[in-house]
Amino acid sequence: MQVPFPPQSLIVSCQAQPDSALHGPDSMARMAQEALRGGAQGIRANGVGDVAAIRAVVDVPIIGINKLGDHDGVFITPSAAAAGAVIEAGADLVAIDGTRRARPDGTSLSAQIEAIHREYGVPVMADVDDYEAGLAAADAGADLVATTLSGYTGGRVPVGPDLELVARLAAAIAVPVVAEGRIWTPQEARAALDAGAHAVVVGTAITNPAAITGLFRRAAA
Ligand SMILES: CC(=O)N[C@H](C=O)[C@@H](O)[C@H](O)[C@H](O)COP(=O)(O)O
Repeated sequence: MQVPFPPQSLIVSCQAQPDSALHGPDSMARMAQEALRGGAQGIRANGVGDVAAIRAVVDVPIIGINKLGDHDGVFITPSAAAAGAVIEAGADLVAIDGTRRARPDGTSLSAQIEAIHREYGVPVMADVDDYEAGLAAADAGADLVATTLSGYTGGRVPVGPDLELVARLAAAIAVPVVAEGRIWTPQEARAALDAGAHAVVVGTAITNPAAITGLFRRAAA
């Protein structure tokens, strides 16, 4: 299925947790507009409310996710129905959990991808945690494979973005690889593209002022 991002794209993840003063569709729509002013070529956003509000003000592709449940198991768009909700809100493609963990409704990754393709006709990005999951996700029909969950499923936590995973997957699979997770600097984004990423997704370092402030505060302390 056609991937709506040209090579070397910068996608900005606009998400704010409930404890943030920026939580909510209005703030995230403004954040997305500012990311576009800076040159973002795509937006990643969570939930029906945020996706709909962002869709109303931007015309670049939106990667929708629908985080459900707690963060212990599969929580990023865990079902085809969860994907459908954000697609109907305006997402152009969806990202889903692409790890090899059991999904809450017992379906396989390939069945979820197949259902999204059949019912909604949009590309699917698989958020994976390791190399084997990336290979399996490509085999299962994912249109893009992203390194989003590397370091978040109990294994080794890389320092910075998982460039090794980006490079290994880019050399092994035919679909575009997206570098996502812990990209904090333009140099790291560049390194991810040089490692073979088709696109990079940057979240916290652009859209989370409290986390950015904390970095400066710790440096100053
Ligand atoms: C593990 C997980 O839940 N990742 C989430 C996925 O949507 C977001 O919380 C991240 O902010 C996003 O992946 C971008 O990464 P970073 O914020 O590190 O640039």
